[in-house]
Amino acid sequence: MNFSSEQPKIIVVGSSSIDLVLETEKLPLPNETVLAVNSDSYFGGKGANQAVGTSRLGASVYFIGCVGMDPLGQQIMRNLVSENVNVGFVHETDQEATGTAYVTTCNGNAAIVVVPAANKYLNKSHIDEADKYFHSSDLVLVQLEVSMEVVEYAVQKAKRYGKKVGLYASPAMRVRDEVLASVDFIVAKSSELYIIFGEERREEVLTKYFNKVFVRDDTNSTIYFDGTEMKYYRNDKDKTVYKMGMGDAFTSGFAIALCHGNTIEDCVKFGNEVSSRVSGGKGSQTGLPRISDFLS
Ligand SMILES: OC[C@H]1O[C@H](O)[C@H](O)[C@@H]1O
Repeated sequence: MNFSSEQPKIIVVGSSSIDLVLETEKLPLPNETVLAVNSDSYFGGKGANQAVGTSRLGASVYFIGCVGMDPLGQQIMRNLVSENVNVGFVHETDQEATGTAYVTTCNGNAAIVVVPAANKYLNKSHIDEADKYFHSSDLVLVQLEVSMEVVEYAVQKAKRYGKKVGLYASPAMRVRDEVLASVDFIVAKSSELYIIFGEERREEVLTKYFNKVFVRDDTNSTIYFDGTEMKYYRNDKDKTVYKMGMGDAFTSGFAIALCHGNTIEDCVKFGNEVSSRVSGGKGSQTGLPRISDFLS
């Protein structure tokens, strides 16, 4: 993994939320009541997680998102500022409260329910306001917790300016083929390929989108097709099991490595390295590493 002397310029378009994380000894089944052994709140939302992830890894980051006019929205703003993320394009709406997510975790597994709320109010004009920053950015990151219309509009704008685009296709939903074709890399979960691509067979998806679709599973491993063979990457020493926020962390690491001109293989390795540090039960952003952790 090489770090060039240029600071990557990244725009993240997406959600922000406050995550209420409940730790339990078993995940509740339908109609079942269980007791939490711990509960706490953390900063989250896939967009904000990736903004913080890439900022900690040394990028200059603009986050385009929407929060409510409430104390949670203010907390999110302050957190982003403290993480050196530019919040000039974080909008406030009086239509809805700030987004929240309700997370039940047990032995590394997590069940997440997201309440988009204010995140739904991000619109195309918000993307247009940041036009000149799209023009000067290196890479744009999107996920699927804001409206698909906004995601598609941001992708179109970035591609019009010849920028790289990364899509973390979560929460899983069908993405139009034109969008899949125009982004540069897509991070997806193995179990969700059918929903996103309309194709169930992992090999079909990976072969069609070689060097472009990176399939993640719950053991922090990544699979992709390099045009010749299937590549499976997992650090042998890494005993990581699923932790909340891993996908955002992988996407952040991959994006940073790509901006620094690394090979796809090195982008995958760096993404895995970054995602293995996420703390999960302590929130999606807590364990995200800093660039200083990698420069010795
Ligand atoms: O990807 C992890 C995130 O998903 C949900 O959006 C939660 O906010 C959590 O932080």
